[in-house]
Formats: sequence, C-alpha cells, structure tokens
Amino acid sequence: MNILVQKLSPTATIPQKMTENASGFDLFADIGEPIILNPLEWRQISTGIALEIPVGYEAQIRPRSGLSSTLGLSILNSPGTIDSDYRGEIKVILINLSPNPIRIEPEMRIAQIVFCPVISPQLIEAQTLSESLRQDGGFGHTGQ
Ligand SMILES: O=c1ccn([C@H]2C[C@H](O)[C@@H](COP(=O)(O)OP(=O)(O)OP(=O)(O)O)O2)c(=O)[nH]1
Ligand SMILES: [Mg+2]
Repeated sequence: MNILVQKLSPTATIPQKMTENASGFDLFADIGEPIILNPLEWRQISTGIALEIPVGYEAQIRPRSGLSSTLGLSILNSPGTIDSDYRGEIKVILINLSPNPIRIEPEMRIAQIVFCPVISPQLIEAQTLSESLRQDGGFGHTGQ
C-alpha cells in the first residue's frame, strides 16, 4: 500500500521505520529551536507533514517507550487519532510527566505513527442486548 506524505515545510522529515518490520514510523519534530517542557506542561509539537490515508484506514500517534522510560515524556491524548479525511499537519501533543524539565530538540524523534484498518459500522439503536456470561461485570469484577 502507498500512503501519500506531503512536506509542509522545507525542514520537515518524512516519518521513518527504524527497523524493517517496525509497526511504527518515527515522527520527527519540525521545530526551529528547542522547546522546553516543564513538569506537567503539554504542547502541540509540529511535524511539518500531512498525509493522505486511504479510506478504511486510520493512523495512531503513540509514545516511544524509550522517551517515556528514560525521560517521562508521553503523549497527552495517546493514542492520537488521525482520520483518513484529515489533510492538515500532523501534530503531537507531548506532555512532560517527569519532575524535571524536558528539552525537545529540532528533528527529535518524538513519537511513532502506526497505520491501522478501521471499521465503520452502522450503529443500530436497540431496546435490549443479547445476554453474555460477563453481562455488565467490569472494572475488575474478575479480581486482581
Ligand atoms: O494527536 C493528534 C490527534 C489529532 N490530530 C489531527 C488529526 C485528526 O484527524 C484531527 C482530529 O482529531 P480528533 O478527532 O482526535 O480531535 P477532535 O477534538 O475530535 O477534533 P475534530 O472535531 O476536528 O474531529 O486532528 C493530530 O494531528 N494529532
Ligand atoms: Mg474528532
């Protein structure tokens, strides 16, 4: 499958898979200068790219575990949803969950984007639903 990627700025970087069978393509920050995120601060970070995702697919913006485990850097709305009809700039809402300031560098690989199939069912209103073993048990009702 091909997915069209548009660079919206000359400094943007096309997302890259770092290994052949990686699920995600790393997303690069397209920022002119470093951005400091203070503890519990979040910011939309530009990537400088736009996508044309085929209908029937979506993209998810997910954190990179290395940045999370070493720095405490995460994504506020993880996983971010990129709709197939969105043609604007992909942005990453980074949040600093650590007690220390975090410096986001230009061209830093700040997140990863994963392309996934998505279904678009018809939602049919119903008065009753079929029975199941679980019924309405949830939120830990099976124990720890
Ligand atoms: O992390 C994200 C999440 C979303 N988007 C873009 C692509 C997506 O298609 C659009 C809308 O995202 P979403 O549906 O999550 O936000 P919303 O608050 O529901 O906005 P809208 O009313 O525009 O759908 O914003 C990003 O660039 N990065
Ligand atoms: Mg929406």
